[in-house]
Amino acid sequence: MNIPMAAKIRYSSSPASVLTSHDTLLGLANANLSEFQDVSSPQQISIQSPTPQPILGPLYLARYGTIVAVFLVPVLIFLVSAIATRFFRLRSVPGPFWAAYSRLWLVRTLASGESAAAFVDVNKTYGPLARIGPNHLLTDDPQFVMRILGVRSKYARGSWFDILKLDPLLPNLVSGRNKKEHDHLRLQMSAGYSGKDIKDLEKMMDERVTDLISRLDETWVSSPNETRTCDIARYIGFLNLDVITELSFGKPLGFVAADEDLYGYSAHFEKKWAQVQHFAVLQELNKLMIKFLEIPWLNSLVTGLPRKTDEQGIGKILGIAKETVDERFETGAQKSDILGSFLRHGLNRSQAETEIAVTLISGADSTATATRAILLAILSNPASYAKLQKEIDEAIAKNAISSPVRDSEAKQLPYLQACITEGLRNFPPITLLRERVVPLEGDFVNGRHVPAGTNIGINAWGLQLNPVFGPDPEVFRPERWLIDDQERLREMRQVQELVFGYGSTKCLGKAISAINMNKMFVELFRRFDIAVTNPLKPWTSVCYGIFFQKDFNVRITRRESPNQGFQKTVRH
Ligand code: HEM
Repeated sequence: MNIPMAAKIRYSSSPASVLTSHDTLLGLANANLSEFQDVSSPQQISIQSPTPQPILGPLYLARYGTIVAVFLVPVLIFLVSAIATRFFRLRSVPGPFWAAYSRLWLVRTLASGESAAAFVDVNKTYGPLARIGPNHLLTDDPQFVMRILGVRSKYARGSWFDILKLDPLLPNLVSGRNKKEHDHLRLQMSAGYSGKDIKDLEKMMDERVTDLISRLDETWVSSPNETRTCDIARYIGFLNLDVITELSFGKPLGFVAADEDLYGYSAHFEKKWAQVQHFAVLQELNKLMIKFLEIPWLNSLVTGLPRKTDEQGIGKILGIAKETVDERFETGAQKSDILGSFLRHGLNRSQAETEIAVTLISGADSTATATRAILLAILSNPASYAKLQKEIDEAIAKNAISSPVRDSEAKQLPYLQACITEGLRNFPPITLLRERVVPLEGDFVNGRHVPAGTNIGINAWGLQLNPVFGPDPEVFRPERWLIDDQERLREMRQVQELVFGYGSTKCLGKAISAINMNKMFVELFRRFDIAVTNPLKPWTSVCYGIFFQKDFNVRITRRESPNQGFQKTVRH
């Protein structure tokens, strides 16, 4: 029978009654279609009910009862007990109200793009140990963080780290949760990262920094009568991508030379990471995805993962990593770069492919963010800017630095070192929670019992606002590092170093990032004057645990003094 879409449905046994949706659905489900009949108006259909049976009401009720009993009651019991267990589990730890009941607070905070600042507020409001989820705590207590991350700690990386897998089925150094396997891998990779195994590390960095300075000099220098607005965030990003790809793949991918976000890599990374960060909280989704990937006939259901065959984005980089490793295996070429070191220390083919791609992800953005944040802090503090430029000029006048500057020479510039140390403290570039899990026996933190299995997140920004830094930790003030009190300096350094982690998972790329920043700042300030074009909004900086920064628009002019004249000579 053809039923017009706009037909009104009436229940004939009670023509006047208006049906609830439940009644309608159950009525339709139980009605015999032959009992439908056309009524006088074609727009109206009357549903002839079976002869009313008094028994039907109780039967329907019984059905409702069954549905409620079978489905809803267990679901309700599960929800109430899950919420109650979760709430009571960590009830002694204060935190935002809704965070005690659901992870949505955490998801919303991560999605805000301002999670680092939000976490600072949480520990400021609720104390050094605060609750940010039913089973998630957050700490900004340096002593506790060192205890968690210490070499002999029984705390382990939590399932938070699964989001750092590039290949969901293969753990890598930054994601690995098996301590023994991680320590072994770390041992195999340390020499490559430390730079010991890379013969021409500094020469390579000099070439990359010189490329960038040339690009700025040729394209972005303003004259007294005009302004060429340069988004320096973009170039700092390109420089770091070139440095890390040259270190890992043996040659730079050429972001600076192309003056373009090659393969849409950075844009793709930002878009993907904004989504992926949520899997660190909604871990069930991550586990489900991994299960799907493990079952061959289900893995095509998982879409959107980067693939080595992609022509764009992270997938393209994975493809280049694979080609690079294939070439080394096929030609037997022994190169003095990070990949060469990894292979000499026993990494197999698939490990090598993953790890060199991981180097790019862990090394490029972190150093780029640090460089941008330090640069902005210097540009915003005229007194610091003047002191730094004077220190560099005097070193040039004394012939104490080469062109480009050597790392060892830059380390002799105390104000530069103070600016870098203070800038990293003032704006730690990695604010991912990096949750560790409380061991089986549980723990006592500041007199509170914390049960086994609790996730403890690290508040990277909060740590660097510790009173050890004095009464003005929010302020960029390099002078705080230029004091004579050695004991105080030691205490401050210990906390500042947490920017790079601690213990058995401490950053392996710290030395590489230091060389890079030392060269970049000296080479920039010796030859250019730089000013932000919009002091009211100097940049856009979005935080998803790592930072995505752009529109750091500056006006660059050449300095007049002959000391700073641009030279391409590399003197070693
Ligand atoms: C200013 C720049 C950098 C900062 C602030 C930084 C920060 C960090 C932090 C906080 C961790 C600890 C992660 C954890 O808790 O498990 C880490 C680990 C790591 N970083 Fe960095 N990083 C920087 C630059 C680099 C560079 C340039 C590279 C590579 C060339 C690199 C490679 C690594 C690796 C491989 C690990 C893992 C170590 C392990 O799990 O044993 N980082 N980094």
